[in-house]
Amino acid sequence: MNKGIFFVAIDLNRPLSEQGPFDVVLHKLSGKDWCANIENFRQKNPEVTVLDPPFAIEHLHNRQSMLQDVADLNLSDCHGKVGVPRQLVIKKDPSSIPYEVNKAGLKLPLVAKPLVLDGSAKSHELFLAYDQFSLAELEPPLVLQEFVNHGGILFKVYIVGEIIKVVRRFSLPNVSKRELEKVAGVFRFPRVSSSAASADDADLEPSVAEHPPQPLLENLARELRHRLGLRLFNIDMIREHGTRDVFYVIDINYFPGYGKMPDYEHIFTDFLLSLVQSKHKKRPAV
Ligand SMILES: Nc1ncnc2c1ncn2[C@@H]1O[C@H](COP(=O)(O)OP(=O)(O)OP(=O)(O)O)[C@@H](O)[C@H]1O
Ligand SMILES: [Mg+2]
Repeated sequence: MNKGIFFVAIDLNRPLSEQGPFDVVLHKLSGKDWCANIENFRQKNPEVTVLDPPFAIEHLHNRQSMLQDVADLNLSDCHGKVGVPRQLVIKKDPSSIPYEVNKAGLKLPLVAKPLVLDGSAKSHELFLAYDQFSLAELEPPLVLQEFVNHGGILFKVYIVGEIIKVVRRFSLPNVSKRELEKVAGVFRFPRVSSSAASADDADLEPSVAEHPPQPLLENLARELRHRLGLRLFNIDMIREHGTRDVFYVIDINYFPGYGKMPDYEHIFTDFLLSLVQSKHKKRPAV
């Protein structure tokens, strides 16, 4: 590889259509051993910059470890609170679910998500459960997460190095107490966030539409960049309905579909240029 060409450690488990222009370089490195392949490549080509280490990307392929760093943060300052919904991991034995849910005191409804994200459509099959007994029909390993009413709007927070961009997307509507009393069962729901049109221009209630406060996002992004050891990712965040400043992170994705991030061409160019500059600065003068 020529000097000065960067390669970006992209997430090879996501469809190429959702990735950026760099996949050309890494497309050959696929399959189960992608982590080892990149490590190998890095050792043989020490001049190549690996933006994000494969082991840090792997951390996001498990829905439990993915949110652990946010849970540990306990971010609550004057700009609002950020946490993760209460959740429970079920590794095996689905018949134990009703008991485990009661024991953990989780409130219904619950979102059931496959624990491991392996790039398959199945690992994105999500269910909404109105009672804990129906959950015994599902196949562990699973994460059971409290559903947080959020007015049907989700904030996608894109991170590219130091840059943060937020867009609104439509999400699942609130579940009312009445609905919860009347309905039982477990229902599969479609992949709302990836298919949903942007909600940036929709006519929304201001209390739902208002973006999370910038200082809060800056704090969160700085901490996560540091703790996850990643520079290219996105955070899916919701605001608890009826509050102004209580937020939950429900998902973190590596190298998301940046095509939907406004101004991505400039942001990426600036990001790559800043890497070139910092690499040159670090070189000893001759
Ligand atoms: N705890 C929750 N409370 C409320 N809504 C939720 C919760 N978890 C997930 N959702 C809804 O389900 C959608 C998908 O959830 P999540 O992002 O965790 O799964 P995913 O498999 O990564 O899906 P995608 O690839 O579409 O992002 C969210 O965008 C949101 O609309
Ligand atoms: Mg998601």
